[in-house]
Amino acid sequence: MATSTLEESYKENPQSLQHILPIDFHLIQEVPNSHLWPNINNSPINHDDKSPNVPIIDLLAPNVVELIGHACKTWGIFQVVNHGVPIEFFDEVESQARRLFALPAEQKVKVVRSTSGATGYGTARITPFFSKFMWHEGFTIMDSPLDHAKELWPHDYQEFCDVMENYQKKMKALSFQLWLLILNYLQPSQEHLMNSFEFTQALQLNSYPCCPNPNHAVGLAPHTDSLFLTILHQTNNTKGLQILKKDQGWTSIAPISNDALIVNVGDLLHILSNGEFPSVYHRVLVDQTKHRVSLAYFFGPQVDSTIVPLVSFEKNVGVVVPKYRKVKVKEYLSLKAKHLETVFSLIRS
Ligand SMILES: C=C1C[C@]23C[C@@]1(O)CC[C@H]2[C@@]12CCC[C@@](C)(C(=O)O1)[C@H]2[C@@H]3C(=O)O
Ligand SMILES: O=C(O)CCC(=O)C(=O)O
Ligand SMILES: [Fe+2]
Repeated sequence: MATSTLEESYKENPQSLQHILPIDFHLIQEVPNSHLWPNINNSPINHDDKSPNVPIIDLLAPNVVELIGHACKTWGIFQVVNHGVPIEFFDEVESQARRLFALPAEQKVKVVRSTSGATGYGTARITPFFSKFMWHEGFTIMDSPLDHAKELWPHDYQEFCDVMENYQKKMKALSFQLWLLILNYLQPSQEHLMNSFEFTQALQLNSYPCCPNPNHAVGLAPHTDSLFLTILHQTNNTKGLQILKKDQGWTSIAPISNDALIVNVGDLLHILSNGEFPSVYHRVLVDQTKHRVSLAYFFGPQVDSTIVPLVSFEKNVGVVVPKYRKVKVKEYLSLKAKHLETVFSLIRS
């Protein structure tokens, strides 16, 4: 039986073009009303705030399984060092991403995500759920960006494709390594799980142009990521990412170095771990003078897979009941496309 793809699963929930097409940020001197957020919840933004103690994990540490398990449980997000991806890779992807976002709006529109599509240029998929637009433009790649790159640079598309494909390969290998460590923590005795999924991936290039009024604009509105894991690179040491931390409110996650990567738990890992690893609620703020670019790599199960909470035995607790019913990945994505914030309540068991 042929398996479906993320692309096919998005077709069932088309979006309107008005929610996909970003404005032309190059031309803007003042934030228009459509992008003006009255209340950002901690304005004025304090850019000098200290980063919280998000765990920093050395992937070569002997107790890496425990470290990752603990970080996923308590934070849902951590930074990794010694991940083996050379810093040049990030620089190359960043420079190709900046090359794309620097194109005039008339060019970028040529590769705009279609109303029923998954890849290409456009706003974040969560845009229709908010009454204001975000100070953001993105470009989503799933495997090869060849068709879009040819449209943008008919005589000079190869380098963009090579860099993006290579980066996805590196991130896939790293994600798989993290995935095995996570499974090892969750269910050390069930080795069959190691081979029980096929995977899907997406690379999202995010651009947050300089914003004339950063205290009343939002780069990415609060959300959780949907798949198992996201690996994020914040280029050029520019912060902007915040997580919502119980008792501390919105807290910035500053890059610790240009080759550190941020890993965060997504909804499908939340469900698989029966809520033991909560998916982290996060958002992005913007800056008046820095054009921030980030690279987000999403790793998850193939859309025909079924996710069942792993509850046979939970560490230190004993037998526990599943908090969520089993759900097919495509059903979950479809529910989230319609309900966003309330989706977990719809799959409670
Ligand atoms: C696989 C994916 C995750 C994502 C939707 C996408 O198809 C590609 C873009 C991703 C992104 C990036 C910005 C935030 C987010 C919620 C969105 O609207 O698009 C995530 C999606 C997600 O994790 O659900
Ligand atoms: O740009 C960032 O720091 C975060 C991006 C993000 O949350 C996403 O792409 O889902
Ligand atoms: Fe995200």
